[in-house]
Amino acid sequence: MFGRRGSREAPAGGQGPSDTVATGPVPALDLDSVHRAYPGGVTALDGVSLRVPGGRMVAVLGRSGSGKSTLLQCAAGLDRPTSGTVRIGGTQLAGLGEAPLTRLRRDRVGFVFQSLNLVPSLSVLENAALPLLLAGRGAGDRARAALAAVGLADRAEDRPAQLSGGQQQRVAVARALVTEPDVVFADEPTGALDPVTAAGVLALLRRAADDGRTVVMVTHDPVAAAWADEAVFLDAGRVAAREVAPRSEDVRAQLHELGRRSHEAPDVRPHRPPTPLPYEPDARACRHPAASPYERSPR
Ligand SMILES: Nc1ncnc2c1ncn2[C@@H]1O[C@H](COP(=O)(O)OP(=O)(O)OP(=O)(O)O)[C@@H](O)[C@H]1O
Repeated sequence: MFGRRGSREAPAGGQGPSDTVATGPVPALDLDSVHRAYPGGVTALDGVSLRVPGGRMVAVLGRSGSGKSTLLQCAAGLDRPTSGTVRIGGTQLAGLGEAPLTRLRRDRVGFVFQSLNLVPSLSVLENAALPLLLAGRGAGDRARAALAAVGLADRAEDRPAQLSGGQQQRVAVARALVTEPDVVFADEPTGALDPVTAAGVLALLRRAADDGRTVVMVTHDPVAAAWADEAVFLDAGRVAAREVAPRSEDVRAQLHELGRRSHEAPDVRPHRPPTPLPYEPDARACRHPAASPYERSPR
C-alpha cells in the first residue's frame, strides 16, 4: 500500500548541487538564491536555490544550525528571506500581502511539525479539519476522509491527549493533507517517534508524494531520508551536496563527511520558539509558545 516510488530517475540537465531540476515548466516549489540573515549577524541561508517538481519528496539534512528549519520556514512563507525569491506553484511569495499569503499557506500548503502539534481542546476530527474550518469551508466529509487515510477514522471524537504520540502525528498529517495542498512541509515529523511508528508517518508522506504532492521534509535521520526521492544537504546555509534516491548508509556517510569538514564543531541546537499557526494572518507576530494553539498536548 505504501510502496516506494518505482521511478527514481536522476535529475536531468547536469545541474550543480544547488538545484533540484523540475521536469515540468513550473516547479511546485522554486527557491532562487535565497538568503536569510537574522538580526545580530547570523546568516542562516546563504544563497540557496532549490527547485522541486510536483510528486517529489525531498529530504533536507545537515548539522544542527546549518539552516534547515530556516529554509523550510522561508519556503513555506512563514518567514521572509532577506533576498532571493520563493515561488509556490509559480506564485512569488514576496509579492503577496499578509492576507493573500495566509490564503496561499492555508489552501496550497500543508504543514507537519514535530513540536507544534494539535489543539488539545478540539476533537481529533476538528483538528484534522482545522485549515478548512479557518477558511470557512465545509469540513466534515473531507476531514473524515483524511482521518480514514491515516487509519484513525474510529478516533474522530477523541481528544488528542487520548492518542499516542504516533497517532497524534498521524492526525497532524491528516490536517496537513486535508486541503489537498500542492506542497507539504514537514519539520522533523518523526523526531519523537519510535522507528516503527516513524515508518508509518513516513509512509503517509511518501504516499502523498506518490499522489502528486510535493513533500519537503527536514530530518536528522538517515533512515527517514531514505524514503525521499532526493536528499539535499545543507552546510552553513548553503547546499553542500545532494543525493538522488538516497540510501540511508549514503546519507549517514554524507552527514559524517559534513561533520568532518566542519572540524567536529560542537553540535549545539539553536534555541528556536515553536512555529506559529501557519493559517493566521498575524501568525508571525505570535512567536511566544503560549500564543501557539498548536502546543504539544500533555500525554
Ligand atoms: N530567530 C533567530 N534569530 C537569530 N538567529 C537564528 C534564529 N533562528 C535561527 N537562527 C540561527 O540561524 C542558524 C540556522 O538555524 P536553523 O534553525 O535554521 O538551523 P537547523 O539546521 O534547522 O538546526 P537544528 O537542526 O538544530 O534544528 C543558526 O545559527 C541559528 O542559531
